[in-house]
Amino acid sequence: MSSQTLIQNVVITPVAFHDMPLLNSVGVHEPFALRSIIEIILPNNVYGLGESYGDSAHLERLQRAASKIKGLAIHNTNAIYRAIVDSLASDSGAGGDGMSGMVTGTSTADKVFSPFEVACLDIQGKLAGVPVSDLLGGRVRDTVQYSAYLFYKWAAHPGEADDEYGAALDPTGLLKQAHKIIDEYGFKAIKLKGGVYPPAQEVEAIKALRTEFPDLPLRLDPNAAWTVETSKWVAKELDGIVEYLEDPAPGIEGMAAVAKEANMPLATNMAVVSFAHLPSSIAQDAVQVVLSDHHFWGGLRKSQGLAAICNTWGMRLSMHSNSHLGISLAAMTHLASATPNLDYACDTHWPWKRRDEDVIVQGALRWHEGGVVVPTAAGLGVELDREKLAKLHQQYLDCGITKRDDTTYMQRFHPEFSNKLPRW
Ligand SMILES: O=C([O-])C(=O)C[C@H](O)[C@@H](O)C(=O)[O-]
Ligand SMILES: [Mg+2]
Repeated sequence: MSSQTLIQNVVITPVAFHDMPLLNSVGVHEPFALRSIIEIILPNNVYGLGESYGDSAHLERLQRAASKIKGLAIHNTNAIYRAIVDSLASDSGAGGDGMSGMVTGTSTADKVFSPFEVACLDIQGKLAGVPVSDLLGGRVRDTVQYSAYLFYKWAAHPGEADDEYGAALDPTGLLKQAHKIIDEYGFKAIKLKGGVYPPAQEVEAIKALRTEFPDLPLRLDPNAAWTVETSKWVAKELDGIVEYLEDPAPGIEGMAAVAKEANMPLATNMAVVSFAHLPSSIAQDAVQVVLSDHHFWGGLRKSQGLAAICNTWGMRLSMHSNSHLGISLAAMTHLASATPNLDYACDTHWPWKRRDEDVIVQGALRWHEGGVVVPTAAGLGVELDREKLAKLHQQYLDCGITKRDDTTYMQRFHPEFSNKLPRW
């Protein structure tokens, strides 16, 4: 093994980028979203990139892991995983991870390992002169489709001028938002983030979207805001209208009870979020679509392991996202391009960030008719823009947010708000 492929240094930079006041079942997005940018550096200065959550507890774990993987070979991700598990030996897994309590029960080791694995694959691709999709088996599609991810939202963060999307608090506002996003990106599927208003209002919104966009597949995701009974009612109302219903009720048992009566597939990024959840979910046929997310399923290769399990057990695959930057979008795109059964349009929060706010050199990721063209340059195909990285790091230091907390931010303006779920 060449000493040139041993990890010499790891740099983790927390960054913050502007986010819009998007509503969900636990509150509202704060003015800034946090991320961590991971660089793994070899002795010859070749570097690989990863991106992950930016909450302080997660950052601390990333730093601890980073100190344990120096000197390991970038091709030996099994050894890197073991070192990371060791670094977490006395860690209870407590503290925020960047999902504001919406996604719980993920594997801490898989979350911490993920950006390091992506950075190793980026370097491996660079050294071999092939894109990451080739390391994952080769791309089966040249463009990865994403969905128009609609949110109920305020016109602006309190005290600020209206943002470019303005308010979406009813079907009219959502239709306007859908047109703007679809005109700009060409998306061919629509997801509505629900769990904000009483279910009948959200059903009405989906029906309005169906009338306005008769040919586009639709999805509704209330993030477990409904009881089993309410979920069954919604499932009847939206029978034949949505391609899947995402996390209507909490937990594997709740989803299983809804699935018994719902005619459409049920999807999840809440009930089944780690390998440990799969046996019981499969035994009960609780979910029919797993929303993979390499950030918490342990990286790109483990996500492909999940894909194989889904294939074996007759479940389909889609992809979940949180607010993210370009390194994550590149990784998501390579993964989906090389995973044949990840064939629903993937989720992305991309349209909600400012176009020019990123840490990568612009131009590497190209949107085309609702999808991202899979980069063919070596590695992930994206490079760091160090000036922008420094700017977003300064923004992190200045913004005063160290942990995503949609609930507390909502309560600042609506003290009566409770994040207790299910709500209806
Ligand atoms: O599909 C999902 O559940 C999500 O995308 C979770 C996210 O945290 C979303 O609800 C958000 O950003 O508000
Ligand atoms: Mg979801």
